[in-house]
Amino acid sequence: MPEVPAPNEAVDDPVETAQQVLPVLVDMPFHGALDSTLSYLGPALPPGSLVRAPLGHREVLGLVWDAPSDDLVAPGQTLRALLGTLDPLPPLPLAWRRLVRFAASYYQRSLGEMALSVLPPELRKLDPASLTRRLRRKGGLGSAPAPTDAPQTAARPEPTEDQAQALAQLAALQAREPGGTALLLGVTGSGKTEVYLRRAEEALAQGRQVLVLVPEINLTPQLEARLRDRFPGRLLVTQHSGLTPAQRLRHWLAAHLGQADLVLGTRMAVFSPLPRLGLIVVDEEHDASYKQQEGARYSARDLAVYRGRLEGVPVLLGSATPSLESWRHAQQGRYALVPMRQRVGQGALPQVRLVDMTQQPQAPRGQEPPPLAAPVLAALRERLERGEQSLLFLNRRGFAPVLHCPACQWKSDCPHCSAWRVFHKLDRTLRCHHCGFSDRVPRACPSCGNPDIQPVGRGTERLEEQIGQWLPGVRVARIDADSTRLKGTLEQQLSAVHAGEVDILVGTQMVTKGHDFRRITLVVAVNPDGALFTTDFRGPERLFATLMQAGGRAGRDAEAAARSELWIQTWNPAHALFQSLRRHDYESFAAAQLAEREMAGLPPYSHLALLRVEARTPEAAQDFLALARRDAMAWVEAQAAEVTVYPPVPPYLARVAGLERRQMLLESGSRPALQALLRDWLPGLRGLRAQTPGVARWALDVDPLGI
Ligand SMILES: Nc1ncnc2c1ncn2[C@@H]1O[C@H](COP(=O)(O)OP(=O)(O)OP(=O)(O)O)[C@@H](O)[C@H]1O
Ligand SMILES: [Zn+2]
Repeated sequence: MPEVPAPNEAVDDPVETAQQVLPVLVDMPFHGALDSTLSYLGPALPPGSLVRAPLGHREVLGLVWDAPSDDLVAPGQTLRALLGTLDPLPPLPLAWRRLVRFAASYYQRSLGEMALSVLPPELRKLDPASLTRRLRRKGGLGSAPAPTDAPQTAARPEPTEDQAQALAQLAALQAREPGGTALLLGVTGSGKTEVYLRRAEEALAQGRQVLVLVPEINLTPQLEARLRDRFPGRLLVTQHSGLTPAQRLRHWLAAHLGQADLVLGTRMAVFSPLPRLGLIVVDEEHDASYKQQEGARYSARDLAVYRGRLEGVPVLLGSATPSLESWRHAQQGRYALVPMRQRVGQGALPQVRLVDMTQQPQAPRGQEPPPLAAPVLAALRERLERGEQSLLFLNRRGFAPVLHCPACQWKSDCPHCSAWRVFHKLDRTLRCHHCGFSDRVPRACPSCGNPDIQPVGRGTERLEEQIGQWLPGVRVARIDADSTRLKGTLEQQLSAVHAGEVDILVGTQMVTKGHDFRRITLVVAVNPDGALFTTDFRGPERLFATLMQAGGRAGRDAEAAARSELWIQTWNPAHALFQSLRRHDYESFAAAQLAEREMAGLPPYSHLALLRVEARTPEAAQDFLALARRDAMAWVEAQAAEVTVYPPVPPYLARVAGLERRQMLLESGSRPALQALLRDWLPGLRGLRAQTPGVARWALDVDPLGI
């Protein structure tokens, strides 16, 4: 275990050292040209050093940057002196700075914003003295368990044939191309985690650090437990938004100082400085959570691949349903494809059964059809009799998505958004899931006074209630963003499921991810059709991944695998997506999707950037984008570049929280051409905003996920 570097006593040294001009980054989003630094006077400090700098009347955290070639001081400019240096800390390494530089330029943010926004916020509060105290404090790593002296590895299972083959392939790849990326295509329950663990073990044995990225850490506490179990003598720290600022800083310091052996985190963790990095794992690489949706909109998966190449460290992307981007890279040989097609213990994948809802008996006039078709109910009863568990997947929380008055046609719309407010029966509220606006459910129709207003459609709350009515005595648990709002409740509910205290689990997408449920033999997708027909071209890709993942929760115990089933209630049973799903055939689905994308010139066959704007009026939003489009088209013409600048359109939700939204898509077959346009075009957009005062904010999203 490397020692904590001794605090640099020079901080307190009263002897003046020669002052130098230093280029320093501070957190200023739109400061002049995109990558300019500010110049300060200070002691000779290497790039990557953290400093305290005066900025206007404030004192801020700054980062000494690599000196640009041109002069740092304009003629006649007087420089301010730095206020202190955090030099008990080693400078952020070159590899980290190069990663940040790439991310800033690729995602079109200022260097200062990019660099400072990925550091733990708590660093901003530290002066050199308190930092030194923190580093000296024994056991200063808080919630992280102290590592023992002798690193050890707990008992581990013999690899299956698939795992052994995958491991051999990965070792060969690493020998051939140390910074290469491998795509581990493993069906659900094939034991991908075991492959991660074995690879991690190898890197740790060589004295290296391991970075493991997961989409959402709180949803899958199991992976953290498995890592801790397997490597009891190693220090594992986490990086995610659920940590307190102090914890996040402690964990970050442990990574940066080389004390932590394993860093497990969400997308932000891709920026952890790791002096001994030896392996990067990205679990469920297709998951949309890897894309940051505000500020610097980076893709942690894509940055992980870049970082691996940069640092000569292998990157392992794992999924049962890879993103089509990664899949195409694998097809082209840019990523090594490592398949695992068998479940552990030769367990079968669940049998997929399509329930044709058009063939179900009609509900009596004026009544809503029951949420579950008769054969599905029968399958549920069968599980109950056998003492097995079932999972009902419905991706809609609340009781009903809308309340409706049959007399005057009033609907529970949100006054601030172009959306309905959802009826939550438990706390009797109407809640907008977009802006949060919420109030009590009215006793009668607010428009005509009719006391008989009715819920339309069904969310998880209502499904839970109805299951209880149909199958009296059944033990139902519901897991969604509402039922798990309180800290610790998700863990409690999950352990109740694992302990067999629940017969039927009702849940949103939250329960489809990564859980290793052992007693579930039936999964029902209650109403998945909506996602077939969204305006977003990635809708089918997401639905396929979600259903495969949901189905993957069934039959994980090899003994029960043969009778495990995934039932899908659909009005479109002939849809090609369901036909591929029936055969668990990701590859045929991917091939069909890629053919469609290629025809339509969509990613991964083209590259996209989306300019989004929010304004107080539709006209202001439109005007801003019209001006932006004019400038972009002028550039395209002048450069004779192959970039298409589409006309502005309203997104699916055109109004949120009282602001009008519009967006404009730029598309090109050439990534460099699109990047060149963005680089030249963006600075002008700041000026355009001054011309359109109704604009509240705008943002550029490179490689957008939802359009
Ligand atoms: N070599 C092995 N021998 C015995 N059991 C194993 C082996 N490898 C994995 N398992 C067990 O098989 C189960 C499934 O493994 P794991 O959770 O890693 O699958 P996965 O591929 O990550 O699945 P998913 O994509 O559904 O999350 C786990 O309970 C794990 O402990
Ligand atoms: Zn709203």
